[in-house]
Amino acid sequence: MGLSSMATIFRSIPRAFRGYLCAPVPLSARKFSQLTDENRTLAGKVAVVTGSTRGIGFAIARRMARDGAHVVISSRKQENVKEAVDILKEEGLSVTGTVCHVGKAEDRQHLVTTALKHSGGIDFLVCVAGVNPLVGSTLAASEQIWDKILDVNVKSPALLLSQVLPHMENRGGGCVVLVSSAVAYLPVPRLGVYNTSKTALLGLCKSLAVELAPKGIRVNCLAPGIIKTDFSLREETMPNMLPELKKVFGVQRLGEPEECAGLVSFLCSSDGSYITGENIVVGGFSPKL
Ligand SMILES: NC(=O)c1ccc[n+]([C@@H]2O[C@H](COP(=O)([O-])OP(=O)(O)OC[C@H]3O[C@@H](n4cnc5c(N)ncnc54)[C@H](O)[C@@H]3O)[C@@H](O)[C@H]2O)c1
Repeated sequence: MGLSSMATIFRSIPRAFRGYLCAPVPLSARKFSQLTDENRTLAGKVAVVTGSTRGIGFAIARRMARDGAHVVISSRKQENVKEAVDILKEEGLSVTGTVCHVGKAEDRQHLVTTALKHSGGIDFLVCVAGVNPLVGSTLAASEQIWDKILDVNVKSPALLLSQVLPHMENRGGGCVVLVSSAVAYLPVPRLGVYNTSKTALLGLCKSLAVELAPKGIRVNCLAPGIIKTDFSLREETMPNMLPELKKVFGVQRLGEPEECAGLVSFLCSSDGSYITGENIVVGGFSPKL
C-alpha cells in the first residue's frame, strides 16, 4: 500500500481516534478505539470531574472521555492539570482542564465557566476531590481539621453542584456522582473525622436525589474500598486493613482506580437512567452484608 493511500485511510478515521494509531497503546485503549462516535455511551455530553489529575479521579476522567464525553479535568495545581490533560489528549481524547481547589468559590466558578466553553452546558458532575489530613483521635481533632475535612469532602460538592445546577437544568437533566468511601459503613480506627465526612456524603446523596429528581437530575454515590492510589498507599492504615477484610469478607487484593471508573460511566449513561439515590461500594466486598 502506498503512502498516499495510507494517508487517505488515516484522514478517514475520526480525529479523536488517530492518536491510537500513532503510538503503542495498552489493550484496554485499543478496545475503546474500536467504538465509533455514535455508539459511545456518553457521546456529545460534557463532564466535570474534580480531583481528576491522578488516582481514582484520573481513571474516571479517562474512562468518561473514552466513552465519548468531553471531560473537564481539575485539581489544585496547574502543573498536575497540564500533565493530566496532555496525557489524555495524547490518547486522542476530548479534554480540557483548569485549576480548581474545590474549597474556593472563585475556583469553582472558573471550573464551571471552563466547562461551558465546550458546548454551553454541563451534563455530568463527578466530585472526587477529597482529603484526610488527620490520623488520630476524633475528639482530639482541632476545629481547623474539622473545617478542612468537612469543607473539602462534604460542603464543596454541594456548593459546586449549586453553581452547576442551572447549566444541567438547561440541558433538561443530568447525573451527579459523589465519591464517598466504604469507611462510611465500616469506620477505620483513627480516621474518625474522615469517616464522618464520608458518611455525611451518603446523606447528601439521598437528600439531593430526592430534591433534584423533579429536575431530571440523578445523584448517586460511589463508595470505593481500598484502591491502589497515592492517597491510600501513603497512609498505612488502609493497606493494613487488607488482612482484616480477607479474614471477614474474603477480599483477595486491593482495587485498581479503573475498577471504580466503569461504574461512574455506567451511572452517567442511559443504562443508568433509572438509578438515583444509591450508594454503591466498589471494594471487592459488601459492608452491607
Ligand atoms: N484510594 C482509596 O482507597 C479510597 C477509598 C475510598 C475513598 N476514596 C476517595 O476517593 C477520592 C479520590 O482518592 P484517590 O485515592 O484517588 O486520591 P489521590 O490522592 O490519588 O487523588 C486525589 C485527587 O484529589 C485532588 N484534590 C485533593 N484535594 C483537593 C482540593 N481541595 N481541590 C481539588 N482537588 C483536590 C488531588 O490533587 C488529586 O488529584 C477521595 O475523595 C477519597 O476520599 C479513596
